[in-house]
Amino acid sequence: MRIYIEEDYVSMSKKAALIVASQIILNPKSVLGLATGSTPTGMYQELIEMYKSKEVDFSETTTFNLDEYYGLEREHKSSYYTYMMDVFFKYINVQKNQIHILNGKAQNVVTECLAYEELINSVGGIDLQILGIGANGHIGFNEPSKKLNVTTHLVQLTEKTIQDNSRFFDRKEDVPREAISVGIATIMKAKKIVLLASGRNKAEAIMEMTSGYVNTQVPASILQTHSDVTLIIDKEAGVLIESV
Ligand SMILES: O=P(O)(O)OC[C@H]1O[C@](O)(CO)[C@@H](O)[C@@H]1O
Repeated sequence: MRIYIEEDYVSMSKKAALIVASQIILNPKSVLGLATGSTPTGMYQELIEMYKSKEVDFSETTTFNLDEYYGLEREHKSSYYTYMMDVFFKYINVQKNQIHILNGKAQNVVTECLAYEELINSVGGIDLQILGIGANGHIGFNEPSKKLNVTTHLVQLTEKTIQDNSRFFDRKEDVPREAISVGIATIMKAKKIVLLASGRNKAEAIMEMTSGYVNTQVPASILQTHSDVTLIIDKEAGVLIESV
């Protein structure tokens, strides 16, 4: 695992954007796995600037988002569909039919999950997976659990995640209790993984996921067994680990 500890959120975002842009420049048909949440927003802004200055072209790129709240329609202001459109997709030239986001209103969740897995496989899997991390060590919406070796599935959100994500909703009661998430097994099949973390509230999770031990109670710790993972974190998120 490569670990970059950056001065601040801005330099973390710039470094991540450079990695994504390089991936697309080297292979314009790349398949990206994308994350939501507050952490990758700066990276998306950097990529938008690179697109505007014609440094990168997304016209042949395919994207798969990690997760979506279960029960939220796409148009809901706090859905991850809305986030991706508002924060990134509406500013770049990715083709609409190349964007894939799980449907939080799917009638049959099992069918939705299987179809998503099949779609990912049909394009040859994820070339570059971007991840954030929850304060409890979750990746995507894969919460601490006894069993992590799962593909795309329905997740019961923990109280901690509901509390943390309530800042994106008018009231805590409005946060869905379930989500659909690409599973850890699917994430682990990505050829490259870049995980971003910013802020002191992620420091414990970062320390535990780099401890040398895999612990299903810290889902991100399994990334230590992947052959191509890059961690880009700011100083506050890295405060509990040695710089490498
Ligand atoms: O970047 P944030 O907002 O701290 O969120 C961290 C993580 O939480 C999620 O948004 C899900 O709760 C993940 O997709 C993300 O990686």
